[in-house]
Amino acid sequence: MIKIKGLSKVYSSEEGQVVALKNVNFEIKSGDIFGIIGPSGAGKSSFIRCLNLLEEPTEGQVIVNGQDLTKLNTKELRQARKKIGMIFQGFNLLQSRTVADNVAFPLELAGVSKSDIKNKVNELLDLVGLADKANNYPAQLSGGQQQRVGVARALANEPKLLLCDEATSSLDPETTDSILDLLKDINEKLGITIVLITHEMEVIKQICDRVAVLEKGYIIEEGETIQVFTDPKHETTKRFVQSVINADIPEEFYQRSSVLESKSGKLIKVSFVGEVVKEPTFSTIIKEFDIDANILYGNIDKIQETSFGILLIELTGNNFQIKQAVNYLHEEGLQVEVVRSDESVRAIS
Ligand SMILES: Nc1ncnc2c1ncn2[C@@H]1O[C@H](COP(=O)(O)OP(=O)(O)OP(=O)(O)O)[C@@H](O)[C@H]1O
Repeated sequence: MIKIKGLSKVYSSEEGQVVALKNVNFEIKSGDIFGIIGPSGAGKSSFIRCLNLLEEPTEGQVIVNGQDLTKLNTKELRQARKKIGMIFQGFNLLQSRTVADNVAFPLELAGVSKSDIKNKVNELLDLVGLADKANNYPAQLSGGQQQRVGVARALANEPKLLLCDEATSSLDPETTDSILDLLKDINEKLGITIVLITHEMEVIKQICDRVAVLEKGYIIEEGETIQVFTDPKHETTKRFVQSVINADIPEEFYQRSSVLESKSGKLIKVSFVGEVVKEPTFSTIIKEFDIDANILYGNIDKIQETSFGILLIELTGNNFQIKQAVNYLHEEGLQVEVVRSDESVRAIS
């Protein structure tokens, strides 16, 4: 649905040139919720504003539904933008207009008849749960309610794509959750593709199907959210992931193992994604291979519907049988790593 090809953005200011985006390339599939995360100054705002040409790319193409937006004239671009909604961190509502009139605004600009506007506004306010606030003014609403008005207004022209510019950054965690639920709902019910930028990994964790990590204008990592969370490659990505999940085993748990010193037995790190750990897995290896399994540490988390986790397990008994048990765990789809004593020393030191 969206193809970004060789996108660069360079700002010219009095102090010289600032390169905000450098040769960014990727695709966003129709119906996805796609998140772009990055530290401050990474180029996130520049990127999302280039997607609807609020900011003109210095180089490259932005192809939305087969149409290269950079090649359109003013009139064509205005038409194309109708199918791209946007919501903002500061909500950007018209303070002198009521909630209903804010939502009606893009429809008035599009020349829709008064009766059609009324019906559409009612339908949208219902969708965002604000039917009872139609005649209130933005200043009379909470931040979360104002963002709901922003969402309703963004959906007025029935866009295929919704851009979210740090849409939850000024909201408290509970309100953030409710706005994220609303976005997920809209994505599922209306099939709208959502592209969001954020500096909070929790937002990505809660609703994004895919994520791209932006740093200093470059995409340094991109993939399915579950894959990036469970196997982050880049240091910056690892830091973001660690801010919301405990992907590593705390050092003190290695110290609890007695097998590393005695060499009778093995210490294993088991990681998994999805429902591969069925309850009998570990009782099976104990029974089948006549060994003991002692769980020293376990952490299981969820990204949307997919669970993933990590366990530190001490296996004791006959060494040949332990090897067989490790093979069995591999065959069951678990990732098993045998911890060597020097690794554990490294982890501890
Ligand atoms: N209009 C502008 N003129 C000059 N430089 C700009 C302009 N807009 C952004 N920049 C610069 O471009 C770089 C990327 O900025 P951008 O706002 O896109 O990053 P960001 O990831 O959204 O940051 P933040 O999370 O702090 O909003 C920064 O170095 C910024 O100072």
